[in-house]
Amino acid sequence: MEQKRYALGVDFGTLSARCVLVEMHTGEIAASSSCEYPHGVMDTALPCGRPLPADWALQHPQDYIDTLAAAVPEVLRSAGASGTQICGVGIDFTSCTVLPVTAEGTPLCFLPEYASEPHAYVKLWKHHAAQKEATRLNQIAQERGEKFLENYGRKISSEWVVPKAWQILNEAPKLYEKMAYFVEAGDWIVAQLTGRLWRNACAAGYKAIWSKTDGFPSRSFFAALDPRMEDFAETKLNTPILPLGGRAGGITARMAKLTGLAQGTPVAAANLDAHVSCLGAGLTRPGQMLAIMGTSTCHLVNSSRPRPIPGVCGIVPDGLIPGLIGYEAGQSCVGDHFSWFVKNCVPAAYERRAQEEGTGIYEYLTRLAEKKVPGESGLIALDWWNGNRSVLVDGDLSGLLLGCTLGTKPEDIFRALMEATAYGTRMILESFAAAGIPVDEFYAAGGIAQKNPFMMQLYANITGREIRVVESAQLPAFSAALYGALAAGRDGGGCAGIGDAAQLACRRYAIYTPDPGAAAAYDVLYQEYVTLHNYFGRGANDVMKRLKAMRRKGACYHEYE
Ligand SMILES: Nc1ncnc2c1ncn2[C@@H]1O[C@H](COP(=O)(O)OP(=O)(O)O)[C@@H](O)[C@H]1O
Ligand SMILES: O=C(CO)[C@@H](O)[C@@H](O)COP(=O)(O)O
Repeated sequence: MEQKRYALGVDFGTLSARCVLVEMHTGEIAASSSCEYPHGVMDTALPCGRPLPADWALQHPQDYIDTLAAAVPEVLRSAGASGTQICGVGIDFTSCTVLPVTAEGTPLCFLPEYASEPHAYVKLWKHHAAQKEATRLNQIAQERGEKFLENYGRKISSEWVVPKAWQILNEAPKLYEKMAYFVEAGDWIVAQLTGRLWRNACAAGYKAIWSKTDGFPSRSFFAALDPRMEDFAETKLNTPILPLGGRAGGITARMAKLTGLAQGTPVAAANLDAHVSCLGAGLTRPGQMLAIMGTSTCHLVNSSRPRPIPGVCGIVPDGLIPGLIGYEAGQSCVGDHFSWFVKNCVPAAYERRAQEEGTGIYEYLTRLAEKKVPGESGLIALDWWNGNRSVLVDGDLSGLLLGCTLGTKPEDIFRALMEATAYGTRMILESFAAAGIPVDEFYAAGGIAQKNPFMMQLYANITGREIRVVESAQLPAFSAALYGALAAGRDGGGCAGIGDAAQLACRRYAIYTPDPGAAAAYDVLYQEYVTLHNYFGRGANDVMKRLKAMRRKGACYHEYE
């Protein structure tokens, strides 16, 4: 049999897909490619022009196929590799990114009769228009004393499966009936690659209220939401569960033709774009937290003990690494703050000066921001431009920027937003400490950790911890490739098990240690953040929710005259 030299990994992020070929003997990335989604994030209108309400975030599933068809042949070409040299394929995807499909797995938005129906498209993980359903679900679950709440920090997020499905039922009941399955986009991509539709145990555990011991919630729970949902789990979620590292099947002839991979190449169960990275970073022990910092941030840590933590996103046995209990917390908006700021608030003069200096606008703003000392801008922000995922689990909260004067500069605001995301991470770390889940080491990866050393230094100064940035340019895609090698197995030229695959992990780090002076100043500023966090986030003043309600109604002043 020809030497299987590589494993292929594809990381489907929020804005683009990244593909890597990993050399099996060295664990090095032999080649990489990326491809942006042609429709990006659809948050204002459908391709047909139909406008979308506030807090919607959709994607087009055809984009995922198109990026595969572009990125995989490109990575084979640049490595001079043939498809027959690939031992296995692994993919990871953002989550909970879900779509309604027919029994054959066809997305409903592909059907002409649904092309202009927003609910027929992919609901991206950051879709926050199901908050009403999430709030009602949590009330019902708490009234019923549902045990599963303990595994989700006592509140199910509007970003997860059940609120999103309930919103479809409430707003498009005919489409809900037409929907055979409600699937994770990662599982849908694996079904396109192999012809088989599974539900990966990781996403089921963290996003669909499934547990290995108890399965999905009861029929009576779903009926309490809406009598029409009584059989929701038995019908719309009824695809077989595939554990982490499991083999989903082999590349079909159609996909071999589209991608250049060899027909029959083993494909691993889909994984989540943050969770997948624990293996690739070699973080297989309790107490090692990994923050995947991109559009959002996911904070992941393993423990040998189950402990309830308010505001945690999910507590799932075997969720991150088999044999351990995987905890997930997160911030639904990190890089998105900076993307929003650059798109809406930066003067053209700054763009021009960045171009003249031959640097990117993020790098230009960062360089101006890092000249200041902690507190010099007089600003503080709450990092809730897209709601709060942990520790408040409330998509109806919104951002706050305090302290602006006529002297406030764009770089002051940019820095305040970076600091606010670090305060949010410190809040999460403190919630784990208070719950007795130790976090002994803190690692970071993802686009921001790779691109912004100053921000990583801020995180060290604000959390008071050493930050180890994993030096893998594409950690999620790299890790997904290791799962592809696991699906192949030793006899297939891949890896025999998790321990074997972890031998290939990336253990090179850029280390950031706290500056004592800055850390002392940030201890004071962080207390101001906590005061604002608790005042606006815990019910003392629900002005943020009132304002969002007005925005949703499209209210304007004259209606209140
Ligand atoms: N130099 C930078 N500093 C801070 N944020 C950045 C920088 N460059 C890009 N970003 C942000 O990183 C996010 C993209 O993160 P990345 O991990 O590449 O993608 P994804 O979130 O799709 O996985 C965007 O929200 C963008 O605003
Ligand atoms: O929520 C999860 C995983 O649980 C992420 O997929 C989601 O936050 C999106 O991640 P990115 O910021 O796009 O990397």
